[in-house]
Amino acid sequence: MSFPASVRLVEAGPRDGLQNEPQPIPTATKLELIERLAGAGHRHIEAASFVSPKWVPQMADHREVMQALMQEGQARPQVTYSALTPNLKGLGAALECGVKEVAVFGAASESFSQKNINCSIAESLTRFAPVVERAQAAGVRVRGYVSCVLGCPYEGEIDPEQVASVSRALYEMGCYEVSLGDTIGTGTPLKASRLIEVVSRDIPIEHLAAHFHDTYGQALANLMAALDQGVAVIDSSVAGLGGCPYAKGASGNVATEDVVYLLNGLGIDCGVDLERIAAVGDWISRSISRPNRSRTGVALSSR
Ligand SMILES: CC(C)(COP(=O)([O-])OP(=O)([O-])OC[C@H]1O[C@@H](n2cnc3c(N)ncnc32)[C@H](O)[C@@H]1OP(=O)([O-])[O-])[C@@H](O)C(=O)NCCC(=O)NCCSC(=O)C[C@@](C)(O)CC(=O)[O-]
Repeated sequence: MSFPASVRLVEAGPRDGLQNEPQPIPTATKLELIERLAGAGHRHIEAASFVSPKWVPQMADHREVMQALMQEGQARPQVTYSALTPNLKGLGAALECGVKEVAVFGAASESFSQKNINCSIAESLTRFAPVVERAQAAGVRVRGYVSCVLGCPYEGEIDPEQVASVSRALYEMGCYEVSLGDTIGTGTPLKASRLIEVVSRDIPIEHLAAHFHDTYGQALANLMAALDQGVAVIDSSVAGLGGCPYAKGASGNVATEDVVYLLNGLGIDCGVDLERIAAVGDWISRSISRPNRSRTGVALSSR
């Protein structure tokens, strides 16, 4: 196997991780989490989501979070704080807060697209185009997500060619990076490897990211396959926080602590300190009274 020399981690805990938590989490707790993540070495933190509060109530304080960070951002200029923006309304609000990076999110499954953003795949791409255009005109970078790349909660198997087609559309639209989401964590390494092989025919590998949920305990194995294909950007959530509101039973992203432990073992630099990120995972799990789903985090904090 061959691996990249370094990996960029995108910490999705404050957004993907918290969006599905049933009890309201105070804005101050979210901000403290983000600050601690930056303190552990993260340089890219997905901090909020400018979606409808009726659809995802936990992200309703997106303005407060981003406004506070943009002030704070002056103190941490090296950190990118990004936010999801599904449409022009979301982008407008994000721009008012001074956000420097946003993300649009589509799916490789028609059913998931309908459940998640209330439109077809084709409609979503039509909706994203002016979002990307307006963001770029404002000097804001846009990331693209594709959900259900290794399986859909409503349709089951998804053809890699379909993932490639949506990914290509986002990339050609102007997304600087396309993050491949195994939303329900059903992928296995050979499938992950094949998927990346197909998608990277159209998109240079350095513009692809792996966003794997750990529902079936396969995320680290799938990441090994992705690393071996040359993927050098990994999305993860501290303490394995998360789950998708529109994918019942799906657990969180692969835990950041577990990824950092893996990368350290492979001699791959990622800039995040293992002991510090484990402490953040322990702290947020206690703060929101939920089990820590990082095996590495639990092992380190119980020593
Ligand atoms: C996309 C919409 C907004 C369409 O929702 P819609 O109902 O079709 O939109 P609409 O344009 O008809 O508007 C309906 C209402 O929503 C409001 N609205 C409309 N847009 C916004 C906005 N941006 N911010 C705030 N409010 C908004 C709008 O103002 C209106 O309010 P009303 O007049 O009824 O009071 C909706 O479906 C939505 O918010 N969905 C959220 C889905 C979501 O956040 N899912 C989780 C994130 S994706 C994910 O987790 C997967 C990922 C990325 O991690 C990768 C992976 O793991 O697979």
